Amino acid sequence: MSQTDANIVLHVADVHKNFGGLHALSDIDLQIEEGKTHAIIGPNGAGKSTLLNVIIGRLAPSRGAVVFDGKVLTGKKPHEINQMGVVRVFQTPEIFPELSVLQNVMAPAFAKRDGAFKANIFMPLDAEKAIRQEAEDILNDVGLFERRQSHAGALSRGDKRRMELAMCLIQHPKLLLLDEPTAGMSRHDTNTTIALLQKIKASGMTKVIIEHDMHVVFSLADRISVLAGGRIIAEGEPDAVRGDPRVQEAYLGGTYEPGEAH
Ligand SMILES: Nc1ncnc2c1ncn2[C@@H]1O[C@H](COP(=O)(O)OP(=O)(O)OP(=O)(O)O)[C@@H](O)[C@H]1O
Repeated sequence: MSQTDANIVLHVADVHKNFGGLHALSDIDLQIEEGKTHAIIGPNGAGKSTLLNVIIGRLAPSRGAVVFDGKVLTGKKPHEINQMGVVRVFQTPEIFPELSVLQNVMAPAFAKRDGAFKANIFMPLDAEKAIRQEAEDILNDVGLFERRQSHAGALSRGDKRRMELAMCLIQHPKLLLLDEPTAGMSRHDTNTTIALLQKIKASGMTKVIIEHDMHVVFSLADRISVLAGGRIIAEGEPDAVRGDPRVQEAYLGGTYEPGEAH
């Protein structure tokens, strides 16, 4: 079947981003297909975070546009983009440390329902059986059900990241953006997270993942775009990208094998 506009969820169209004289992104054209996991890799300073920030509306592109689900995102505010179904898992978890794990996971569902966080949203939590049930189900999926009454601030780094993923999943994203979801994790926690993301992948959710760990990338990605110097230098299926000499060149002048974990 040929790829048509109908199954392109996100189109980053001719995007440029300059910081003063620095061209952080140039000529970026990226199409993300529905239901796929698309990885964006590249060496430090390649422009990966800048690209993610342009997609979620934290940065305005200097030129070009981002189109999601047929609608132009450029010019919209981050919370408007979030409400449209674009949900980002941050590199540093943004959580409420004093609240329980369960309350943290329920909070985004209230925010989505009510349009914004409210000062008193935690008062009627017990009454909100449906949201509570869903939060518990998701906590079960991410392996945190037993810790649901713990203070979020007391969780290990790996558990905080899992909780934050749960906070994203309860929003039913149409597009989930993951910024180094296994950064700082032990190999064991990394493998648990890979298994969890593979389970989400099986559900058909579209995902964009920025990741340095090639073990994670090659375990999850259907397609890979390689950024270097603010440009996409290669794009394709994992095996093709792995063997592309331009990609090997981009990583430390060819001495780094993109295919190894690091
Ligand atoms: N707000 C900013 N102001 C000025 N320059 C910036 C800003 N944000 C990023 N840059 C520069 O833009 C370039 C791309 O940075 P970016 O953080 O997007 O790269 P990255 O691929 O995410 O890197 P890393 O893997 O190290 O996180 C870098 O040269 C960086 O110094």
